[in-house]
Amino acid sequence: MNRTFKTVASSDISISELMLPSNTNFSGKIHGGYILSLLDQIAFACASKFSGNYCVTASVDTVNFLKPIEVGELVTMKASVNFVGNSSMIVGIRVEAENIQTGKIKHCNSSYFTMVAKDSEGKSTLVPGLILSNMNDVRRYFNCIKQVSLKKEQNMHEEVFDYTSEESLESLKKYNVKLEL
Ligand SMILES: CC(=O)SCCNC(=O)CCNC(=O)[C@H](O)C(C)(C)COP(=O)(O)OP(=O)(O)OC[C@H]1O[C@@H](n2cnc3c(N)ncnc32)[C@H](O)[C@@H]1OP(=O)(O)O
Repeated sequence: MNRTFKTVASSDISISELMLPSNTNFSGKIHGGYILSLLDQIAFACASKFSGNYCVTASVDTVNFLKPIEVGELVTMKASVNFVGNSSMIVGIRVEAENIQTGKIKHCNSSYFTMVAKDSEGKSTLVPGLILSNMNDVRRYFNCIKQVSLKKEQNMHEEVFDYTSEESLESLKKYNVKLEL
């Protein structure tokens, strides 16, 4: 079967939204949960655009809240597919907030979502291959390879790790916990 390939740039998508007082938390900053909901929407749009299929969120791999977002700031989210497997894609999203009076822009969030493409019967389906057109695309792809293998290692570790062993329990002494078993 001939596999199609598409550029990273063909997956590019961006959304901008003015932050309203209705989305604030108790301290008057924009609620993290609201940002997460926008991130999920743009990850969905980016993955669907690239794959040409309906997509679901398989995992939210990293969400780094770097700076708080204020009411009245214009938030822009830029997403692109950084990595493809067979049916999965890792979408990287950069979030910036602009003070529209001063034009000052701050980087507020970087996130990575794993999305899976589905066919009309709801089965995971093959996505196009990725054309890496510049060294930035290559860097991001390598970072994702590392991220995927670390996740696999972590899952394997969870499967084989004996948390009940004397050695494991002893090792907890160096943490800020007290065992009262
Ligand atoms: C847009 C939205 O918000 S959708 C709502 C929220 N999301 C959902 O409801 C999704 C619910 N979950 C599911 O439908 C399923 O568990 C799926 C699609 C995520 C995975 O289904 P599975 O039957 O396990 O599929 P399968 O084993 O074939 O894996 C499919 C791909 O997903 C990847 N995958 C599965 N689970 C994960 C995970 N937790 N993290 C990262 N990748 C994953 C697999 O590695 C595989 O990748 P590949 O095809 O590129 O090799």
